[in-house]
Amino acid sequence: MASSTPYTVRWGIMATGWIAEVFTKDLLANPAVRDVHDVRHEVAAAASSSSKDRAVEFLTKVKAPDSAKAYGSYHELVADPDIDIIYVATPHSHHFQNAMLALEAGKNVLCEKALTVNAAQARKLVETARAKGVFFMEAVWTRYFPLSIQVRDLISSGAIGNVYRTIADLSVGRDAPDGKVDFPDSNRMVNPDLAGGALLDLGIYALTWVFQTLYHVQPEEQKESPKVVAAVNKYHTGADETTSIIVQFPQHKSHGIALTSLRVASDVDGQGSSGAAIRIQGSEGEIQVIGPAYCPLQYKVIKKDGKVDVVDCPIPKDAERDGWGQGMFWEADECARCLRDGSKESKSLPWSESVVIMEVMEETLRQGEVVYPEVIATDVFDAQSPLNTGKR
Ligand SMILES: NC(=O)C1=CN([C@@H]2O[C@H](COP(=O)(O)OP(=O)(O)OC[C@H]3O[C@@H](n4cnc5c(N)ncnc54)[C@H](OP(=O)(O)O)[C@@H]3O)[C@@H](O)[C@H]2O)C=CC1
Ligand SMILES: O=C1OC[C@@H](O)[C@H](O)[C@H]1O
Repeated sequence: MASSTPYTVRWGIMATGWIAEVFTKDLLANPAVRDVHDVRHEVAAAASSSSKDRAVEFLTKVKAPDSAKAYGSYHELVADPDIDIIYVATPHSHHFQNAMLALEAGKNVLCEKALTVNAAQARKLVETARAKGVFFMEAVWTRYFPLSIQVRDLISSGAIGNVYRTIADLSVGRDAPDGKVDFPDSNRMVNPDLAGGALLDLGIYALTWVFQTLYHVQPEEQKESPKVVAAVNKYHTGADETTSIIVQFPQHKSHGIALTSLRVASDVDGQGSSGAAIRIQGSEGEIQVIGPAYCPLQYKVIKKDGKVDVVDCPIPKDAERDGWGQGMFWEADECARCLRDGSKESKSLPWSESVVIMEVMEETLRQGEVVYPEVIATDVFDAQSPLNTGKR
């Protein structure tokens, strides 16, 4: 008989930036508001590589319980025995070293996207998680949206026939009059030292739609590694600013077109006038996904005979906690259920799929001649790397 006591997960938050704050607030939102009753989350600690004070400030800002501990280093966080899982919320440049630090300490890990800077690093993380017998997952939050699950189920049930093509775009129009883009060169969006560029930050979502509609739904024995053709425009910093990828699955006769840019926008006026940025095209119809690729709120199923079903999937907000709730809680719930059930990886985004996606991104960057510095591209773990100690 199922227990009525929700399974509780104690989280340790690594880093105190923008997404760490959003995610932690989602952890603290009441699960009942999203009709979740089997799992719940506690914020046990947060760590800042800058200072303990910053971690204290962070915990205050997110209204964490008084019991939550503040650490001035990532090393202290991963050594805390009262933490079940570490959420890595540093820039992508740091993910490999930071996630390894936690895995090596025997911790379960949820690591922000893009998982790593290259495929070798992703494979090393997976090998380490396997060897340590811990849970590990890439935090592509969109995968765990009820909307994504419904779309995958529709495809698997044949609702639009054979899916032959998916076109997915996530671009932000930050073109500036001086010929640059509207991010300082030091910003993680364009700074190669922080693995900047459109692809690893935004293109990963376009690829997520390509993969969850063309690859994830393939039966296991038919999983096919894709061919990749890419066009990349480089920014003056060396990071990619506009990247277009054709991902081909020859045996399945399907193509994925993944687009990303810092120059033009998927949604030109921010009002949805540009139409669906994601189109999943099958022999019997198509599914259009509306809203930014990372946070879609509606989809349409359009059949060949003209019948259209529109499905809204709003994100529940916790009115008692300042209206918090961005949709990141669903990935946290997935982690909790995996930990409860003893699963080391999520079925929604298995290790092997994260690795194949990293292989596609690595190949794209290779074709575009984008090269990141060795300190962030190495697949050799170093607990004392500046990426782990915060010595910048
Ligand atoms: N899922 C989603 O929707 C989103 C995901 N992301 C992902 O989250 C990650 C972090 O992005 P975001 O929160 O926007 O980034 P921020 O710059 O806002 O925060 C990053 C944090 O990482 C820590 N850090 C450690 N070393 C450095 C360094 N050398 N430079 C800068 N920060 C450092 C800092 O925390 P401290 O000093 O406390 O250690 C910093 O606050 C990225 O990988 C990004 O792709 C980002 C936005 C949305
Ligand atoms: O993951 C993300 O989603 C939202 C974007 O604005 C952000 O740049 C990116 O990191």
